[in-house]
Amino acid sequence: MEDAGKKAVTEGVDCKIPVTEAWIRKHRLLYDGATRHPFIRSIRDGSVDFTSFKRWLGQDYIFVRSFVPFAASTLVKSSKESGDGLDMEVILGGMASLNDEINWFKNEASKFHVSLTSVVPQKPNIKYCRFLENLTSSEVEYPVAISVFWAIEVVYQESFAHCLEEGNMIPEELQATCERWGNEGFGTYCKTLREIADRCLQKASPEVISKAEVAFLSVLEYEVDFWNMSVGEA
Ligand SMILES: Cc1ncc(CN)c(N)n1
Repeated sequence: MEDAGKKAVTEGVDCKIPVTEAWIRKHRLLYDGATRHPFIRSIRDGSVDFTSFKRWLGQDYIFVRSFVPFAASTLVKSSKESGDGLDMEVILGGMASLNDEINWFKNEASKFHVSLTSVVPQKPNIKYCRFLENLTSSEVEYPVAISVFWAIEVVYQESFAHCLEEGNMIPEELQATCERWGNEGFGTYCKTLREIADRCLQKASPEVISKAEVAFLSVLEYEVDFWNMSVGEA
C-alpha cells in the first residue's frame, strides 16, 4: 500500500499529487540549496557582506534583462496553447512586474553606488542566460517553459520570504530587497504560476514531463551557482 503511494508521488501522475510537488519532494536537497543558500541566510541574520550584495545586484540586473525575452517567448506559447487565455494574462502581469524589477534594480544600484553599465557578466550568469535563450525556441514545449518560469520566480520568492520570517535581523538597507520578492502578492503570483504549470504538466506526455523535470533541476543548479557567484565562490 505504502509502495503504491510512493510510486504515484515519484511519477507525479496521480492527480492527487501535483507534478511540481512530486519534483520538490524528490529533489528536496537541491531545492533547499537554492532557496536557503548561505547568502540568503546571511541577509536574514544580518551578517551579509555588502560587497557580495552589490555583486549580486549588478549580476542580477543583467540576468533580469535576459529573463524578459524568455518571458516573452513563454507568453507567445501561452497565447497559442492555453484555451481560455487566462495563462496569458498571468504571464503578461509577470512581464509588467519584470519591468518594475528592472527599474527597481536601477534605483538600488544608484543607492549602493553600483554602476550597472560597467558590470561584466560572470560565467555562472552567462551560462544561466544562455540556458534561458535556448528555451526561447518555438520547439520548446509550453509545459517546459512554464515550469521553468515558475521555478525561477519561486526560488526568489521562497528565499526572500524566508529572510522576512519572524526573528530576522535584516539590515535596514536590505529590507526593501526582501520585500520585493518576499511579499504576499509575489507569493500569490508564484502560486498561480505553479497551478498553471501543474495543469499543463498533468496533460503533457511522459516525455515532455521528463524534459520539464530536467529543466527544473537545471534552474535549481543555476540558482545555486548564481548565489555562489554572489558570495565570490564561483
Ligand atoms: C537569478 C534570478 N532568479 C530569479 C529572479 C526573480 N525574477 C531573479 N531576479 N534573478
